[in-house]
Amino acid sequence: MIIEDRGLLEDIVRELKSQNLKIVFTNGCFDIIHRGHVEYLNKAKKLGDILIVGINSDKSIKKIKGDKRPIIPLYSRAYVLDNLKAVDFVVPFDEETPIELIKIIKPDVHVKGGDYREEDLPEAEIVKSYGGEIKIIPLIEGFSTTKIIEWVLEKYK
Ligand SMILES: Nc1ncnc2c1ncn2[C@@H]1O[C@H](COP(=O)(O)OP(=O)(O)OP(=O)(O)O)[C@@H](O)[C@H]1O
Ligand SMILES: O=P(O)(O)O[C@@H]1O[C@H]([C@H](O)CO)[C@@H](O)[C@H](O)[C@@H]1O
Repeated sequence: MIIEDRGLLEDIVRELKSQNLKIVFTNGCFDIIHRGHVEYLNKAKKLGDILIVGINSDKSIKKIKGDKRPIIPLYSRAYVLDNLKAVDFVVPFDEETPIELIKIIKPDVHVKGGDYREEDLPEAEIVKSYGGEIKIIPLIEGFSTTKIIEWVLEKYK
């Protein structure tokens, strides 16, 4: 399910917590979704009962990855994520970081891939402030959206 309304997100999170379900949260741009993303999300889901994925809006990606990105518009990126077996909820966000989403969700576990260290995460402080856990999942080497773009440019130049 793609949740665009923050009030609905609050209601769903309240219901999930009332059922004592362990919530795992991650976030990303997920532009040109690849095997590394899918393996990463499968591993993230195994850390709890529910996996909520924050996905950067097109506006947000332009702020953090530059004007040429994303390649794939938000709704298509969110649709693919939402149809992965590991993913329960997808939440678009316009901000530059997932901090505001984490304030609402207060996930039991916040997950990022091995291209980050905990100390790199501006959201680490808010996660730890309520006793949440941060997990870094090792990268599946060789897969990134940037690499895919480079492969295509090389083949079609
Ligand atoms: N190969 C991979 N293995 C495991 N996790 C990954 C991999 N690639 C990305 N991730 C994780 O997936 C999430 C989304 O990352 P993102 O969309 O930036 O992927 P990316 O392929 O690194 O993109 P880009 O090349 O544009 O940086 C992040 O938490 C990131 O750590
Ligand atoms: O797909 P990316 O580039 O891994 O996703 C970014 O992750 C950032 C990370 O959580 C450190 O804060 C986040 O701030 C940014 O908004 C993207 O989601």
